[in-house]
Order: sequence, then C-alpha cells, then structure tokens
Amino acid sequence: MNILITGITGRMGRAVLEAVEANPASTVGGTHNVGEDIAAAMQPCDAVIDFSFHGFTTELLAEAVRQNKPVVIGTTGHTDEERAAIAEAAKSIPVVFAANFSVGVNTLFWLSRQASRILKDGYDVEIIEMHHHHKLDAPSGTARRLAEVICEEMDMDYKQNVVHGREGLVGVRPKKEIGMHSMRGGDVVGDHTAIFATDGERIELTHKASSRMSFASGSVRAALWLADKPAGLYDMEDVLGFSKD
Ligand SMILES: NC(=O)C1=CN([C@@H]2O[C@H](COP(=O)(O)OP(=O)(O)OC[C@H]3O[C@@H](n4cnc5c(N)ncnc54)[C@H](OP(=O)(O)O)[C@@H]3O)[C@@H](O)[C@H]2O)C=CC1
Ligand SMILES: O=C(O)C1=N[C@H](C(=O)O)C[C@H](O)C1
Repeated sequence: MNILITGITGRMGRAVLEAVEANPASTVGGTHNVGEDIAAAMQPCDAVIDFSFHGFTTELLAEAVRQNKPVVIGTTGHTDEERAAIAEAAKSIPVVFAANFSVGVNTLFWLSRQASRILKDGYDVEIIEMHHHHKLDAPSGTARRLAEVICEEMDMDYKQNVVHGREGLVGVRPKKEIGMHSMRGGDVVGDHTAIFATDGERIELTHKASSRMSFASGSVRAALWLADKPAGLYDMEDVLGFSKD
C-alpha cells in the first residue's frame, strides 16, 4: 500500500514515516505539510495517514472523498463541527478515526469498559492524563475517549457529566460526575489513568507510553486494514477486533 503521510515535519509524522518504511506491506507514496497541494500529494497514494492539526481535517477529507481514498485520522482536538465532517465523509469512504493507535491504550479502553460495568453503582470516576509541554489540546483525545467509554457504561453524558479540573468551593462531589485532569510537562509521550474510587478502596487503571512508535505502527496497521473495507467510520478497537459487548 502506497501511503500519504500528512504533518510530515511533526513528531508523529516522522514516526509514521519510520513505521511505513519498516512495514513490508507499505511504502511512502507521498508526504504533505502546511501550504502544500493536498490533491497533488494524494493522487499517487492508496491511503492517507493523518497526524497534523484538527483544523486541516475537513479539507483533507473533502479531497479524500473526491479521490475515493481511505483515511486514517490520528489527529485530536476536533470541534463538534469537525467531528460531524468526519462522520459525513465516512458515509463515502472508509475512515479509521482513533484518539490512540497503541494496543495498550485500546486494552485500557476495554478494561475500563469492563470495570465500569462492574463498578457502576457507588464508585466515583476520575481521569488523569499527562503529556509533553508541546501538546496543543486538552484534555487529550485519549482521555476524552476514555471518558466516553465510561459514560456509555455508567449512564452518563460526556458534555453534562465531565468536569475539567476543580477550583474553589466546589461542594460535595456529585455521584454522576467524571473529573478530568490534564497535566503538561517535559517530554512525556502520554500517560492516562482511570480511577474508580469508593469508600474503603480504589482501582487505578494506568497506561504509560514511552515511545511514539506504538502509535505510528498502529496507524500503519489501521491503513492496511482499511484496504478491503467499505465506507464507514471505524476506530482502533475495530481494527484490533476487540469486542465492545
Ligand atoms: N491518535 C494517536 O495515537 C496520536 C495522536 N496524536 C495527535 O496527532 C497530532 C499531531 O501531533 P504531533 O506530531 O505531536 O504534533 P506536531 O506539532 O509535532 O506536528 C504537527 C504537524 O502538522 C503540521 N500542521 C500544523 N498545522 C497544519 C495545518 N493547518 N495543515 C496541515 N498541516 C499542519 C505541522 O507542520 P509545521 O511543523 O510546519 O507546523 C506538523 O508537521 C496531534 O493532534 C496529536 O494529539 C499524537 C500522538 C498519537
Ligand atoms: O499529542 C500527543 O502527543 C498525543 N496525543 C494523543 C491524544 O491526544 O490522546 C495520543 C497520545 O496520548 C499522544
């Protein structure tokens, strides 16, 4: 598979280049960066892997729809409108949209889903994430997805029940609440913890990434998986064949 890599000068773009070259089933069909012609870059390629900037996603997908090319979106921090544009494009082309491509984090999603079902009554949930000081968006896409998974299982709603940090006289913690806490510093690749706490005990599920190659090789795996897929919106759990039941 000939792959177009967007955001090529970035931390992830460089890691994806290495992962595409390392995989015998993929080759670099082209690269793209800010200001370059996306239509021309996409032309010789079979699929796109995007780790760039959320504001670029709509333009990228419009071109992929025109050229009928599958897309892997790893970029995070999208607005509601940009998320709607992703869902709309996925009606015409196959799209994998995942906040995290590592097997470990997708296992964390699975474990958190199971824990949420068992601990649904009486456990308070808090999410903590830490990333390098360059990161632009907060909370991380992974932390957001973690909260969405837990909300689905604990009858909560991301917009209504997730609070981002706390300050001042916040009062007694409501039961239906997920506290979200984002830390930034140094060169941390990406740490995520889901805490389930009740009187007398707590469970902490933690994933720590120490290299971007787990994200990069996962995104190549997703692109190859898309080759024979019909139009639709998929995530990395679909690629890995994890059950959401
Ligand atoms: N899903 C996952 O598994 C992971 C997702 N990510 C996400 O990937 C994204 C990129 O992360 P990272 O590589 O660290 O970021 P970087 O800032 O290192 O790289 C971003 C890249 O995108 C380019 N870019 C910036 N703005 C635009 C634009 N408007 N149009 C086209 N290209 C643009 C940059 O170009 P220039 O250098 O010229 O500004 C650069 O090449 C983030 O959203 C991050 O959260 C990161 C890791 C894993
Ligand atoms: O920006 C990053 O670096 C990362 N972003 C992703 C996110 O927002 O969840 C995934 C990973 O944690 C690294």
